[in-house]
Amino acid sequence: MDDRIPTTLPLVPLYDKVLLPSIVTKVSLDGYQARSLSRKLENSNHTFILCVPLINNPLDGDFYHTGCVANVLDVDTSMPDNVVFLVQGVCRAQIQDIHSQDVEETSLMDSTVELKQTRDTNNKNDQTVWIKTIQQLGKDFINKMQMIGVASSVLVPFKKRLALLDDPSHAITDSSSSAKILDLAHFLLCMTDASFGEKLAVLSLTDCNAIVHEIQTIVTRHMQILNESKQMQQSCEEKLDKKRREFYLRQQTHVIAPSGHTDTVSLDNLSLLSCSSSSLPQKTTVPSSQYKQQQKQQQHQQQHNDNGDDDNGCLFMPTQGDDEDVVDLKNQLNNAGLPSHIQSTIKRDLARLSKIPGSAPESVLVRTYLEWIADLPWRKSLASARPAVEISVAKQQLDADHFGLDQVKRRILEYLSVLKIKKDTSSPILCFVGPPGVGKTSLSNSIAKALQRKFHRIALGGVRDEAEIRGHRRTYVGALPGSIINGLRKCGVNNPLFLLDEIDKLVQGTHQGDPASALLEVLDPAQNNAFTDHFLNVPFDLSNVLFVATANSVDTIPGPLLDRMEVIHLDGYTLDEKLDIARSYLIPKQLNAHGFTSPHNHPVSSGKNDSVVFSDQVLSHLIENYTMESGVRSLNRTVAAVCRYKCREYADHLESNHLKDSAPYDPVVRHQDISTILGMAPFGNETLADSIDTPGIVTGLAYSQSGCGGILPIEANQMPGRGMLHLTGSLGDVIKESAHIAVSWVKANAYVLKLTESQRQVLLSDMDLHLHLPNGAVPKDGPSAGVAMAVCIISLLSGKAIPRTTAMTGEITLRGQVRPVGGIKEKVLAAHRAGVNKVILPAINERDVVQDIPDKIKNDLTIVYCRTLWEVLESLFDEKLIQDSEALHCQAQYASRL
Ligand SMILES: Nc1ncnc2c1ncn2[C@@H]1O[C@H](COP(=O)(O)OP(=O)(O)OP(=O)(O)O)[C@@H](O)[C@H]1O
Repeated sequence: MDDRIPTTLPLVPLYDKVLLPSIVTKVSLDGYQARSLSRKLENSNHTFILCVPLINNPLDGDFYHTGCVANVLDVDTSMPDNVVFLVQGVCRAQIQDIHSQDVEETSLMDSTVELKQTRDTNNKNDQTVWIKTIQQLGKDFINKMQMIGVASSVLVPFKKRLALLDDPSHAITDSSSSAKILDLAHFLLCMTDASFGEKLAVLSLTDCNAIVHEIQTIVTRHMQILNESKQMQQSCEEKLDKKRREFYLRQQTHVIAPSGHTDTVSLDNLSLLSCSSSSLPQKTTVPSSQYKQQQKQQQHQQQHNDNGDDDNGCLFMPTQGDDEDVVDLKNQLNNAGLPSHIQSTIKRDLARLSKIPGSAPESVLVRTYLEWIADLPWRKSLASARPAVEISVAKQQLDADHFGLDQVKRRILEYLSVLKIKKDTSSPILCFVGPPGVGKTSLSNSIAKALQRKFHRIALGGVRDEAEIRGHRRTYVGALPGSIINGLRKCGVNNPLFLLDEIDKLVQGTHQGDPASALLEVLDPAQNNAFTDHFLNVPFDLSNVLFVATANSVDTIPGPLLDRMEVIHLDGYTLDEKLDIARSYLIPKQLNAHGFTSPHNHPVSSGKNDSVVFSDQVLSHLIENYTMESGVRSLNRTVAAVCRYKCREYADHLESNHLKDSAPYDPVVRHQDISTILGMAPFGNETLADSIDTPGIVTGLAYSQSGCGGILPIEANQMPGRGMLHLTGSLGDVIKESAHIAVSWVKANAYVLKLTESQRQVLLSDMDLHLHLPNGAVPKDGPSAGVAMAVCIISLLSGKAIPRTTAMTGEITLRGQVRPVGGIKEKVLAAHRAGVNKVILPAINERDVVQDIPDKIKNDLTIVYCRTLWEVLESLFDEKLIQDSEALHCQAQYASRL
């Protein structure tokens, strides 16, 4: 017995465990108690305490009558709220009295103790029996452990201690021999899953013989349980494949030796193997020599936990009833890096899954849900994604992929600069607006490349159901997540670039919810860090995703969405721009795609002919006669068609190479061959210049919803009737209203326009008027045909033809004002393509022409800007229809009447 141990010791309650002599364990105390204990130890000249198990309500302080005197080996103050004392049991002690010297209620009590000597025997035979008993017990235990697959390295510390009993140099001969045998017996007891009560029973014994006998009984009983558990496990394992077993054992050994090192063994943890995986160890008892190392690992583990990681990296432990798929699923979920706030939801679903029979339909639903959760990149980012945008790299990428578009590129770089300075993606979303084929998608792709992010396109055209964006609730049959979560799963990282393509084509106002409102949450930086898909029903952080949208027109983009985006307009290309794009980008790409080399690499003169050569004349012919578009998509397809034809020619040439008289391959595409290659030109044969000018036919200008400009012929005719107006050509409400305004204005000014002989005469009183806009199958709407319709009616009624090469656009008011319209660049370019030589535009649109139309086009056209319909008519008719004074007089008259 250690005579340094005083009879009054600080009393430390053990809430859920029993300390036995020679065992090392950690005792965790809260701030007040820890301070109290430290004070007591500082004031005394020893490091002994009394560890007493609490047997009832801790608040009542109902202590067991026997405790274990322990020596404090180390103190860990690294955790803010708890201080951990590393203690080693020394001997049993009986509590005589409990008292407190401190006035503070929360401080630890003191206890007067009587140390209890274990009753030894000097009988060598008894000692030999104990040694044999413990040795046999220990060997059986080790065998069992190995049988259930515990790595033998884990058992090394115990084996070493056991071996000491055999070692003659350590032969147990002295008086402390019984104590040493007891130490080993205690150690063995702690390795099993002995219960609190069983350990308490051992603590209360003082007779060596009784202690060894009690421990033998407990350990034997536990090994029997282990045996039965093993048999059960074996029968289960027959159903499990190799992978499943490996995982199970791996997780077990993982819990036993978190570090994987053989020396650091968690003795209480070993008890997990006794069968019940649910009885997870709470506290750790270790041999003192390994304490420091384990402490470091625990700190490391603590850091992981603080970062949201789970205990031992394994949140979802497989259980014996789990089938192969569920084990795989749990494995995936463990590796998915789930944020802490959704772990409880997932645990609940896993628990549900374990209760539902595998054949039940609901089981499939829960599994599908958990598979989605496991597949999502909760924490995974593309490592190579640039943390800070490099503007120079982005510029190089944009220049390498696109010709021209200087304004657009400048605005993109400005946007990226904001990202760089702000260092987050919460700035407004970019939205590229322009006609088809002008490079909106490919610009977005270039941005993704420059930022080294994964690129994913979400097509929003025709999306009418909110669920397509936000998923269906799990209660629906066949429910799945929406396109945002789907895209993230496909990308596998949480920081891709999402292209929301054709955001203007969202269908609104259906009974299936509003997809635009679902997108609002996605695009709003203030909300999208907790985007909740209906299917997942747990928030997902989208704040790392960079969103870019595209649209053909801003008119149909819902207002609140438009508000959250920074719109960048891309206009249609001119002929020269198309030529440049074709030469520098489209042709090299198509040559490469068809296996040809670029003529620049092998000039024709070099004798290497495996290429295709397009002259500028041929390219212009292709652009003007085979494509009629604002962008270059059809041109790209046309170039591809020519390359295919040449490819066939080249292949034929290679096959017939051995024939002397075979014609050599000609890489040059000749103008006269184009019709053979592509067939007759669909456009360009009939230009407006060839059309016959007829009264009642006028050339208007249109801007389609897809962002394309075009020519819009307008025809008018009159027939006997009762002054009715007939409108045909798939016209929308707005364009119909424009027609009515045009008719009203003409009727109101019929006398001044010399269409009636007196002011009182009613125009068209016995005639019907019919306005038709050809291409009847194509829906048309908008106010911009107002000017053209008014002019068309005047042309019909006055019998004066307007040249077809004169095109016009503009909205009119009832009093003949000409209002500005959109899509001027596309309209003017389309007019130029169609052979128009004079364009009449609203005066306010002059700034669009100045800004957007290239000088070359402006020089080819006569552009007239008008404020009123009178100015339009003046610019159209050589002979003045009205006298200025007359018109003013007439207007004043009407004004006074009003
Ligand atoms: N300025 C340009 N320089 C080089 N290539 C271009 C340019 N503009 C367009 N292209 C090419 O034209 C093709 C069509 O472009 P893209 O698909 O990006 O058009 P878009 O504007 O997204 O059309 P849509 O509205 O129909 O989606 C692509 O191959 C693209 O590389």
